[in-house]
Amino acid sequence: MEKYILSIDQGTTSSRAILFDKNGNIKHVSQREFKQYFPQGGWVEHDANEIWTSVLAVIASVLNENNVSPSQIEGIGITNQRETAVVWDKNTGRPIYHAIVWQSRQTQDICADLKSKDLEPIFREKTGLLLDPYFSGTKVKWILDNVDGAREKAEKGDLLFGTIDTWLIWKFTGDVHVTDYSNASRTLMYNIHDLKWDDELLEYLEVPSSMLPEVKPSSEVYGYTQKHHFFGEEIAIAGVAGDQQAALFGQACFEKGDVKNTYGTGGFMLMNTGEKAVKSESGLLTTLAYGIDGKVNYALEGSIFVSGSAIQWLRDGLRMIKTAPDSEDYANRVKTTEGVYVVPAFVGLGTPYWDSEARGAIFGLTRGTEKEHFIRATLESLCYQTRDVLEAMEKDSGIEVETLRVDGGAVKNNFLMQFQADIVNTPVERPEVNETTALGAAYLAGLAVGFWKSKDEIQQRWKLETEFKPELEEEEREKLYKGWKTAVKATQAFKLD
Ligand SMILES: Nc1ncnc2c1ncn2[C@@H]1O[C@H](COP(=O)(O)OP(=O)(O)O)[C@@H](O)[C@H]1O
Ligand SMILES: O=P(O)(O)OC[C@H](O)CO
Repeated sequence: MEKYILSIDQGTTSSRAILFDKNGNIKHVSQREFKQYFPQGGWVEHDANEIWTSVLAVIASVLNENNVSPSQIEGIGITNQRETAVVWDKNTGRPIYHAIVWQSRQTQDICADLKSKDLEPIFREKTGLLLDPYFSGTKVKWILDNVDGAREKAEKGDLLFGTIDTWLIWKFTGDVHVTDYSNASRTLMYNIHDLKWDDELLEYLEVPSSMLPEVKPSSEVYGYTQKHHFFGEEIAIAGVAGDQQAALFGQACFEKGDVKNTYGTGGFMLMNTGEKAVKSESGLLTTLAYGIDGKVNYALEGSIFVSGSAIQWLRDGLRMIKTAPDSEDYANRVKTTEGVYVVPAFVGLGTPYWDSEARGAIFGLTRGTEKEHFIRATLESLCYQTRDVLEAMEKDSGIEVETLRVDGGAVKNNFLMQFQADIVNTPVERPEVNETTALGAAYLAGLAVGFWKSKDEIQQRWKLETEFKPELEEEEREKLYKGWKTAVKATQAFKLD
């Protein structure tokens, strides 16, 4: 019977279960969307129990619909939306509040307070991150400050914190409370140089250390699924990485200077910087890429909060398109946006602006503006944001990016990929396996259980599907980009009290 690695990709809008065979090919996929909660402007929350049941449901359907028996699974890899914080009672197993999602802005005041005490440089130095609501630490503090009795319980040692990987492992195993380096490095509480939870930062955030999971390498056996959750089988959970780091691994970006760019709900560019943590002067994050074979690799990261979700907004919010892929056809119906720019700063701006108060804006409308221009401008905004990040990346690393390996849901859009190549003047490479996030987690798990032998073997499997070559003249490219910069500046200038 054929053997597989099961990869669980728990993303911001959906959970996926994917079975990979020995050749690293996708054999079967099951996906389920779950509810997004927006309790107030700029807040985004999930129900952690619904996330858990969505994961169980996709596993059940990927096995049942394809007649795969659990005994054919050699190991499980988990990759997850990062930073999203869950706090649960370890005695009842119940979350005490919704999971606060990475995009959520509800800890803006906590960040402002910490900044006013001049603490940002210490957080930046130790964690490689910034004092932005994006990261988990202030979300945990918010839950402890705002849920009745939570702080008392936390101090008694009754509450546990986890990012989604930790929550899922705890649910699968019943008692294992762990995370991996890549996820820990997104919490604002983990010292990425000492590889330890940092007591000083925990004090500033008022988070008891008893809540924190044990931090482990990204590729090893963390525990086994309880039989009743897994159709009678105890299966090794053997690989964990935050989704962006998993995509870096799945794209076989193992060498210093290798870069990948993902277009999912958000957009994330990561450059592997090897065993060295590189500091950024341009608003990039320094983060842990993965830990394997007794070593850790670091990465520089540019984070864009709204990427593919801008297309979801066209679909669900504005009802301009029926499906996300329809956006390509509309964009191709016009030659340019005729000066229209959409800045999708719905939850503020990440790299390189880090402006948590900015909100979305549209510029350049005329009586002649049509839906097609609007849709095209929204797609183009994903590419302009990527150029902002790429410029910062090249500056801080001192490395010129020669090709951009891409992945994520939106890369199927050929218009988007061609415009991306044009606006960054760099070839864009789309691989055969687009599910590189899930593939990365599968590789990490497969290496731990001997399903695959080495990173070299993985490197050889990476295959190009399409290369998009830059075609735009320099003058036109720079004119378009200049318009974008002007639009961002105007967006940042607009702030309501
Ligand atoms: N053909 C397309 N063109 C543009 N955007 C797309 C297309 N297909 C999917 N998307 C966008 O990609 C995102 C889904 O990507 P995915 O990698 O599955 O996200 P996540 O892992 O964050 O849930 C959605 O926001 C969707 O709007
Ligand atoms: O759900 P995605 O794929 O957009 O990823 C979310 C990121 O991990 C947030 O940092």
